[in-house]
Amino acid sequence: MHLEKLSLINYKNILELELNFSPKINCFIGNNGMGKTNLLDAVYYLSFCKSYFSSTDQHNINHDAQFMVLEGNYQRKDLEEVVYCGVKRGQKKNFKRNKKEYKKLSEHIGLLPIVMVSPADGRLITDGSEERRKYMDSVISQYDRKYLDDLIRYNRVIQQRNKLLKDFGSGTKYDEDTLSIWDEQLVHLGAEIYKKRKDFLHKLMPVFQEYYSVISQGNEIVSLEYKSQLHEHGMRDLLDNARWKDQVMQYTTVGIHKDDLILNLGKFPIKKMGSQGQKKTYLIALKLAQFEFIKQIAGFTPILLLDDIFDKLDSNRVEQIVRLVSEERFGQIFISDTNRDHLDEILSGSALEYQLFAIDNGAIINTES
Ligand SMILES: Nc1ncnc2c1ncn2[C@@H]1O[C@H](COP(=O)(O)OP(=O)(O)OP(=O)(O)O)[C@@H](O)[C@H]1O
Repeated sequence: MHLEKLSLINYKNILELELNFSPKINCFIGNNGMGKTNLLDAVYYLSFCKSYFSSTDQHNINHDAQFMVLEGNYQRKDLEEVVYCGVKRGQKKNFKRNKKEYKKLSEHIGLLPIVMVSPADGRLITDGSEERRKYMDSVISQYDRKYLDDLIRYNRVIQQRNKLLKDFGSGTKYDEDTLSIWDEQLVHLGAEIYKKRKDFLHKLMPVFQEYYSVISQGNEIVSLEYKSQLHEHGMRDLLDNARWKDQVMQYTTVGIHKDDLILNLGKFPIKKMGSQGQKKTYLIALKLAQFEFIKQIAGFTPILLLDDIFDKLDSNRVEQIVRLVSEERFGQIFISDTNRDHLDEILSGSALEYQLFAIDNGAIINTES
């Protein structure tokens, strides 16, 4: 699968732009703040119906404009797909596939699989467990539509159950029957989500370790462990045992919304023990493993977005990554860097077709192929 053409109007600092891409390597080069990441983000947007960085469209529309438009022409399984998104300030987005508007945006997720590697991924290591749950959810949702539907329903039930618990706390009569109705749904949805997260991580782990070992040249051992209350007890037991606690706390204290991932370097959390380069390597290996995983399930290659990935890495690691991404197994790649040398290394290391775009203040000032 690849993106042939991208048209943007008023997307962040990009006022108007139409670009034709190589099915292989596309490089964006330019100084800081010129719009390289915004371009990659626009490509991400067309796959996920939202920016990688901000889910509030008001932040994505150019500050001086009243609307934005993104359109992508793709080749997917030998068919052309045209994906369009238009957003007016203060209004709901209009998202279409081949001129037909989606009823639910979740129907689009997974059509155009994509993997983004960005400096912002650091929050997976530094931030709270919600980031890591979002990570699992966004990957699994790309290949399992039912997972996303179940997750949306689960979160809705949790909200309703929490409201009920809050109402009990503020004097509403305790109502066992309504609580049991919500619990019944959580038992079913929670078990489904747990099973799929567990399966995903089980399969991802060896590929991730292999990538880390290739990039670091076998010097360090990393692991990725799924942490869930459901390892020990089923969802029903968890809810039954926590009934009293939930009433006191006035929210649901157990379930898959408490899951986490333990990210280790050797025996210790990478958050505490990893250097900046090791953390970066960890995240790149994780994303490349995710790429392999989605590719296998989809049966075709996702798009790979590499935003400024070489910063903080030593030359050996850069060399390994350059070698990896130059291999045929990766399909269409979009890569951004301020440093032309990195891109030249990638381009000279492979015979793959490429397009290079020099970007300045949201506009393309030069192209090369
Ligand atoms: N809604 C918006 N309207 C106008 N400009 C915006 C908007 N959102 C972000 N920008 C601008 O986009 C620019 C950032 O672009 P981007 O992050 O793509 O830069 P970059 O080329 O990747 O830089 P770096 O090399 O530093 O990562 C900033 O100047 C920011 O002010």
